[in-house]
Amino acid sequence: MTTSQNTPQSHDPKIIVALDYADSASALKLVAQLDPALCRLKVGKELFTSAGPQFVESLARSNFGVFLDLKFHDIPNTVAKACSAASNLGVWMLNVHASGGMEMMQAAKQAVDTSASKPLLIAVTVLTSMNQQTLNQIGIQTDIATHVLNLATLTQQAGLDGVVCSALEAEILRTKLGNDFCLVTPGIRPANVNKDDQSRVVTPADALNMGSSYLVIGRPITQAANPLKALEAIHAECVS
Ligand SMILES: O=C(O)c1cc(=O)[nH]c(=O)n1[C@@H]1O[C@H](COP(=O)(O)O)[C@@H](O)[C@H]1O
Repeated sequence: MTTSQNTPQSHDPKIIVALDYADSASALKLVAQLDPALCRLKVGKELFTSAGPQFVESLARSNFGVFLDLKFHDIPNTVAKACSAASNLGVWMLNVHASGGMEMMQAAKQAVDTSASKPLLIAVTVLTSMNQQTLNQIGIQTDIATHVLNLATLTQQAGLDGVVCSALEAEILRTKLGNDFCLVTPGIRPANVNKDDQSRVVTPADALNMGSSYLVIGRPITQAANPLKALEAIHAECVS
């Protein structure tokens, strides 16, 4: 096993498998079935809260790059400190909420850039579980695509590496924000697979064609009868 995941793996797999599990044992059982040549791993709020930072650190020392998805959103000083602590775990990528604003994102970026490992820092725009109605309910009347573009533009101006968005917005963001801006897209569903609680879904191949840099995929792989086969099938769809 290699020891550092602070820079992207040289082969740069596009699939990030969401380890949405209640404990480390369940997560590791899945990880043992996956191929690091085909994917990275994402640790989110559930697994981080139950398994803790030591688990993330050990995962980050394996052959898989780790995206620590804690979506920080707080006052700038608090987010900056959280980002420093997360960077020190040796993860490949971490995230904040773009709606925390310019000052918060700049503070986060400075914290990450002054860490030893300098992971990629991205910001969540509008969650893929949300639609126009859920946006309206929280007082935002702007149409979803415009709101995503506004938040992504702010994120780029703050100096971050990219955003989390739906692949449905990837095309416009790629056009407006250029090829170097990282677009990480959850809400990915192969054709004929259950949408679960996702609203804005796109197939893996379409997402890449629309400009996604990385695809976050959970249940279509983790709940499959054979997770490795599901991963290999999605990977094959992506490279064909
Ligand atoms: O930041 C994320 O990763 C994220 C942002 C978003 O807008 N939507 C979204 O689904 N996610 C995460 O992506 C994963 C999607 O999992 P599945 O719906 O099972 O594929 C989950 O871990 C979510 O927390």
